[in-house]
Amino acid sequence: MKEPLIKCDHLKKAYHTQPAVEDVSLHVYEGEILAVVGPSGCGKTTTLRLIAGFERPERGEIWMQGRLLSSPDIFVPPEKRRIGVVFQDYALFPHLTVYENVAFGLRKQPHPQVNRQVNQMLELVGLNHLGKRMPHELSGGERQRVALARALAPRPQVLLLDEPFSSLDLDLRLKLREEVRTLLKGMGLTALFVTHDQEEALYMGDRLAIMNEGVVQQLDQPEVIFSQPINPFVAEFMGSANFLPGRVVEQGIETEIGLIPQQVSLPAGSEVELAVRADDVGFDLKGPANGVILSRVFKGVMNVYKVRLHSGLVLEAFQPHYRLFAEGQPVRVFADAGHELACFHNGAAIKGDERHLDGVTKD
Ligand SMILES: Nc1ncnc2c1ncn2[C@@H]1O[C@H](COP(=O)(O)OP(=O)(O)OP(=O)(O)O)[C@@H](O)[C@H]1O
Repeated sequence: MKEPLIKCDHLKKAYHTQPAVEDVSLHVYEGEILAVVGPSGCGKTTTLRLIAGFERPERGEIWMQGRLLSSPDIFVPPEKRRIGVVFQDYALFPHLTVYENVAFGLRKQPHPQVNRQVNQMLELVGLNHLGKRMPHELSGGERQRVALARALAPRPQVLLLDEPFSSLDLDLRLKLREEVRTLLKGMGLTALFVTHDQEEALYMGDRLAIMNEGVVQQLDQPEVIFSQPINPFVAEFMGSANFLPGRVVEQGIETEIGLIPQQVSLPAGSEVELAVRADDVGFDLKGPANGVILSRVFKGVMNVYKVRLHSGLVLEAFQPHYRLFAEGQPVRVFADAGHELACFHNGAAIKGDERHLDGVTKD
């Protein structure tokens, strides 16, 4: 089993008795990008600050390549960690040129080496022609590229990026994240990338750590998190618009939109909730209606409908751009997933590997 390059065990950090990080455990393998994602205030930045060494944990440990960096008793200072940071508000030194900013962390090295290294970094981020400019003479995207070059110049083993593109407009953000991912992968650098945007996390992360209220809720590959969320929070955060109540029966799960033939390791009669995304829900005019069209939003390639079931539950459903239904139209709503739906019982997932066909739970 491969050893992680970075390992955080049960980190806790409070500000003025208010916990920002409650219990964070995560690990990152060499060459991997771990995207840390969660809603505002869930403790993402604090986690990165603990790893960088800008904060000390009250509990827990941070290990890097088998070396203890942080614990309540041991503390390796940030400059001895070989960890680079690009924070959203990690301003460049305004009185230094682009070149001097990038050279800042290399002051202890001989001049020719610094020169070579800075030029190499500026070239890497495509800014070698702007070395003499001052930060205020740069665009937002160029400034973030300089911040990246500055963080990379001392050749860190790990790079921490905290919402590095959030102050940029959408076009530039998409362009820069592609550039940065390609660059990190090209260098084989290990990175933690913080964002509150699920889509950005799916794009950047080899694996994702989903955080809420100071705790890592789930850490896994994007596809696994998307299809097998561990709890309703993760399901909702990753885009499940609706939760559909159901009851376990012999043939599957009985719901208001019909029998969903998927079996779970729970006794018949157990109450469950199914996470249904808009692409899991279909409707037509072919059978007895169990719902009515509430609204339609045209999104170009598709229509996003809201349909209200007789119980009052509202589900979202995609339809192709050419399928137009009027508001108030009664429709037959059904599950149209083509895969097993994430299923929860008492707030916890009934996992795929616990699912079974014969009433016996797998070991
Ligand atoms: N220096 C500080 N002093 C006091 N409270 C703080 C400090 N830094 C963060 N907090 C609080 O700790 C909690 C976690 O903050 P943190 O910045 O780690 O969250 P986040 O997930 O990065 O949020 P965002 O996505 O909004 O940046 C928040 O409630 C925040 O208000």
